Amino acid sequence: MTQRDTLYSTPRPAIDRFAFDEQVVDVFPDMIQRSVPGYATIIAMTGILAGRYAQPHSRCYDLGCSLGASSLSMAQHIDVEAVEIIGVDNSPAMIERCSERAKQHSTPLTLRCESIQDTELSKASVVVLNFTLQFVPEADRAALLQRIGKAMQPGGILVLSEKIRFADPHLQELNTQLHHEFKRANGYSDMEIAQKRSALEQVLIPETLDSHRQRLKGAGFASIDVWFQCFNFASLVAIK
Ligand SMILES: Nc1ncnc2c1ncn2[C@@H]1O[C@H](C[S@+](CC[C@H]([NH3+])C(=O)[O-])CC(=O)[O-])[C@@H](O)[C@H]1O
Ligand SMILES: O=C(O)C(=O)Cc1ccccc1
Repeated sequence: MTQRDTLYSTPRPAIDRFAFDEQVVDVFPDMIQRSVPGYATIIAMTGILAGRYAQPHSRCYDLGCSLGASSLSMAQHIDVEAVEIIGVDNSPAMIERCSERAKQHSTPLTLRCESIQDTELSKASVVVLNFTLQFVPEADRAALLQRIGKAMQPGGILVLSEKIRFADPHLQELNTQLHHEFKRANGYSDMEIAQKRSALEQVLIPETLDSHRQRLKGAGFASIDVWFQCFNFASLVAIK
């Protein structure tokens, strides 16, 4: 059963840094659906892309898998032989709940409770980073992307979905406001939006689409496209 997200609905004297703990796990599907424009589309299309690009006898990685939404979507669409789907997350609460969900769906997933910065990567035909790179320290992002690029087989793809920022201050302000209006339309109050925003301030660090493109090029990806964008949320595909 998924519960409604009311975590930030009452005033708090002080706002702790946002963490993926037990409390968040209980409301996560509702929270992400009501907070990220296009989330359901991105998850569904991740499955479709994986179905097209997964190679026989290869691995598909879901880095920062949370409750396994992208892994389950990939599993639904992949029909080549001997593909291992590997979900990685460093939140024990997320991995535990993800494992229960995989069992409910009778979907074989390999789950690892560890940092995506250390996890072993090899023989990859599909790598998914859906709203996870934004939580990795900025200084460590290039090294992770390099490792992903090296682990990827020719013709493999990376799906990278992120909250983004805009170099143009006017567009930054406009898209931030539009995102807040999206959250209001989904039932969050101004106080909930403000308290969550301050919890995320030092934790979720968005970058511009140009920074993402440059880093992907540097990591050896030949073709790069923004296939989805709504306000300050975007998803890219990068093909090796
Ligand atoms: N260094 C790290 N190593 C491993 N996991 C990490 C790390 N940093 C953060 N995480 C994990 O990355 C996930 C990010 S949520 C992904 C949603 C999912 N992809 C979805 O499409 O449903 C996105 C969001 O909440 O905005 C959390 O589960 C963290 O524990
Ligand atoms: O809620 C927000 O404002 C976001 O930027 C997205 C989000 C969704 C779920 C957990 C953390 C951040």
